[in-house]
Amino acid sequence: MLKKEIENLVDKGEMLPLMEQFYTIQGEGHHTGKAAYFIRVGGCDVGCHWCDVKESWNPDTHPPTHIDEIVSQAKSYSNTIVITGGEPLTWNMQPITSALKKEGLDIHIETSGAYPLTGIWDWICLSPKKMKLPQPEVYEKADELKVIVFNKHDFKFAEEQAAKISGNCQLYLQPEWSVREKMMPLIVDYVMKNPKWKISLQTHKYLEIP
Ligand SMILES: C[S@@+](CC[C@H](N)C(=O)[O-])C[C@H]1O[C@@H](n2cnc3c(N)ncnc32)[C@H](O)[C@@H]1O
Ligand SMILES: Nc1nc2[nH]cc(C(=O)O)c2c(=O)[nH]1
Ligand code: SF4
Ligand SMILES: [Mg+2]
Repeated sequence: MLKKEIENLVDKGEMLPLMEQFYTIQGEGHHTGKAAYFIRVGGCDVGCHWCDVKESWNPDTHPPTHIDEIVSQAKSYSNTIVITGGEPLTWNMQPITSALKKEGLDIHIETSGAYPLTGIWDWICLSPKKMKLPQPEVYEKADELKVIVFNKHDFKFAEEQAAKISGNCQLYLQPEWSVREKMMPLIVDYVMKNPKWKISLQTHKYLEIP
């Protein structure tokens, strides 16, 4: 296929720069413990210094892959699909989510919300970042707000973000992995004093699974 044709299909969301896809257990947030098929789409310019998948950032290092190919793999593994990245909302998510919906699958997204919300979602996990705050419609539609706690200032940021979401959104504080031992006691204390929050741990890292 010509480079121009591929670029055109990527623009429309018919092809996506695919970093990896894998069947595992959702390790974080509300659906922790649930078997799910992960689709990791490359491309992110948010720039979190502690990001645990920096290899995802440059979309040019991930092959443009037709969504039909991604969906046919996904449906053979699980009824629950998690689209993550990179930042999936960098791309038009309408085509891939409608194709997954046609197969009757439950579709979840892991997003910073930094770009406009495209696609059809059964579950939206919003993990806001200070450098590029979420778009208003992502705050409205989020089912879960998962704030990463790297230092003590992040509790204030978490409350500011919680003030922007809709009523029945679940609230999670998740320690940044490299400082988990230092931050966990503060998070435990915070959640006991502010029980609208729950703790989310990256359980897949403790389990040493993908
Ligand atoms: C790699 S991101 C990809 C999806 C999207 N770009 C986002 O940030 O939500 C997936 C999840 O991992 C979280 N995350 C990334 N690096 C982390 C780290 N070092 N410690 C804890 N959580 C991390 C993100 O905040 C997000 O909730
Ligand atoms: N097991 C597992 N659960 C996860 N939940 C969110 C992840 C992500 O990187 O988006 C992730 C991941 O990479 N692995
Ligand atoms: S927004 Fe997500 S993928 Fe992008 S740098 Fe931050 S954690 Fe990594
Ligand atoms: Mg991860």
